Amino acid sequence: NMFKKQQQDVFEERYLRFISVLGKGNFGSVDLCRYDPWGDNTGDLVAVKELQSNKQTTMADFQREIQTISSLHCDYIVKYKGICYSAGRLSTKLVMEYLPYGSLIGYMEKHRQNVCTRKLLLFASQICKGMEYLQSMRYVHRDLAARNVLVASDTLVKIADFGLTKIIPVDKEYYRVTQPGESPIFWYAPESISELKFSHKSDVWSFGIVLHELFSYCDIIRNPKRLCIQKIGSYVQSPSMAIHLLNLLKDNWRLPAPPQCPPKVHNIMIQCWEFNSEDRPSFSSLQDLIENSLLDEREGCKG
Ligand SMILES: CCCn1cc(-c2nc(Nc3ccc(C(=O)NC)cc3)nc3[nH]ccc23)cn1
Repeated sequence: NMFKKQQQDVFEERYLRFISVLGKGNFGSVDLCRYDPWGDNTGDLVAVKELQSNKQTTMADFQREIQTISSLHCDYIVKYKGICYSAGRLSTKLVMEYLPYGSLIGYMEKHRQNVCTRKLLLFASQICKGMEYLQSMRYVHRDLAARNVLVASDTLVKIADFGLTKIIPVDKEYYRVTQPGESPIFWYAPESISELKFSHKSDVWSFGIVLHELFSYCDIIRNPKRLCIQKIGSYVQSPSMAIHLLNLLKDNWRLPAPPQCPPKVHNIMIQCWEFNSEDRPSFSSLQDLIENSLLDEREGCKG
């Protein structure tokens, strides 16, 4: 019943023991904690997200994020464990499963040597499956990027941040935001830059950028933001940066293929980056394109 479900979800703050900071963002911070009611260190390690005082996201946004993540049940999306009402219920904390291998970016830096093309495609197909599931729930992520993908094991990655996720209204194909906020424009589809329109097809554009990040091994010198700024010119300041980027995309400039990237994989990125949203593949057809590229990769993986 409803009460029982809620009961499992509530973590008591007094048993939540802070260990370290796992990540920070414009939302607040994610901490590693041990939930240890017995006080003997036998409790579980959990990842706890809390709103920071400098918060750019409001409490309402955070509540919506909690609502979102608690409604998602997918192997390729980080699991919701519950909530913790903080002192005097001033702020709620979101408790999630702890993914020991950390961010995809950190993982690539550390394990680049034994991550072969097949493994990159395995990670890509898992992110694609997570996005396919999200779409089936009528959610638009709006912030799909390697920085928001975490590594659960050497063979499993999960989508890990739903701070900007919105539900598409039933009578519409897209979600229009009011204020741009901290926009990661280098991951944005053209219609998101120019009209703040977000849809499953704008998530597909971002997926193409994530594919580029994967096949660049999340290398900071090949980071989408850096490559775009190199092209535009670092003297350009932020508001007109968006206009410059939009014009580049209109002139059919796209991120260059990463070094040693298989042509078939670069071709998938190019399809994700079709200017007109309806010309982009769906996540289900992306799944087939990725599987098809996997078949071409005979070379065995060490890992
Ligand atoms: C995505 C942006 C917000 N964010 C979420 C998390 C997060 N991290 C981790 N594990 C993690 C992280 C870092 C490291 C590390 O070694 N770092 C040097 C090791 C393990 N598990 C998580 N479960 C749910 C969220 C979450 C971190 N930042």
